[in-house]
Amino acid sequence: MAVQPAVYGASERPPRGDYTRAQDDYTCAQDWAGYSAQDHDTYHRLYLRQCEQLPGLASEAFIDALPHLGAKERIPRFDDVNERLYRATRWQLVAVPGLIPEVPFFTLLAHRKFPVTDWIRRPEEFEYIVEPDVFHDLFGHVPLLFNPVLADYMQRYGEGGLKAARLGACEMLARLYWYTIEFGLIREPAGLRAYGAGILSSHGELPYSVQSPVPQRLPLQLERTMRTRYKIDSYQQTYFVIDSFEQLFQLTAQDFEPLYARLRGLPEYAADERVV
Ligand SMILES: C[C@H](O)[C@H](O)[C@H]1CNc2nc(N)[nH]c(=O)c2N1
Ligand SMILES: N[C@@H](Cc1ccccc1)C(=O)O
Ligand SMILES: [Fe+2]
Repeated sequence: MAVQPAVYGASERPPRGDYTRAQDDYTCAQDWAGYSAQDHDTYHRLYLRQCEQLPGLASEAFIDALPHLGAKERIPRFDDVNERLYRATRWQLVAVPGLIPEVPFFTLLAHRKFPVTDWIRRPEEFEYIVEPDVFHDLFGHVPLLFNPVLADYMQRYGEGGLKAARLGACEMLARLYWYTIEFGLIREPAGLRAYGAGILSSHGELPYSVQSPVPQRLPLQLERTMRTRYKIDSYQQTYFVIDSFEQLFQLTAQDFEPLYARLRGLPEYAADERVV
């Protein structure tokens, strides 16, 4: 198969990972001693390869915060990252065995706890992994948790998720997450850049999302985003662009309940449907 982006999402397969290790809130201890030399080497090689292509493609806030992850030669201890992260934005990383159900996921975010999958892909999955692993979760998501505005947005998203779960609107809200936190682009003074974790942890999708003439890039618009389906197993055909993290925060501050009610009656857009 061709090089694929780091992807995650609902899948028919049972998630990988040992869920017997998890507590009721789905968190577990990071099994740091359980990583092999090969696991650390996989992380190191992914990290170096991705670092090389960040200038000109990754958002400034991401590049600035990346060193906070610590050593690149090995998978960091989450507690070590937490010393810096908690001081910066009062967020904490917690280990999870893999994808977790929506309500526990939202609950952790609402408490400023970010679930990080603790296992790493096998060497033969270097290019392609169908669910989040520790490289995607740490490298892709954690640097921007050091940004105060994005950090607050993530907590609001968690709270909004719990509300969406009560209203049966998780699918609409999950699309917002997908097209911002996972696959978002930002217009910076120097040009278009990526801030979405699924892009930033993907060797192929990072240059594709920013530079390829193929996908369409639309200004972020809540209704359009929530009505647009997404594909988890190919590069995106539609990206949504923000002007700043403040804009994203303000745009999503409104009560979504009336929005969900209105959108329920409207048709969806296919992932590759073009605006004409
Ligand atoms: C709700 C959200 O959009 C998505 O479906 C959730 C579900 N569970 C998850 N669980 C983990 N560990 N990581 C994730 O990113 C998600 N995403
Ligand atoms: N404003 C949203 C909550 C939310 C905030 C930020 C991001 C996503 C969702 C609501 O009322 O449901
Ligand atoms: Fe992710």
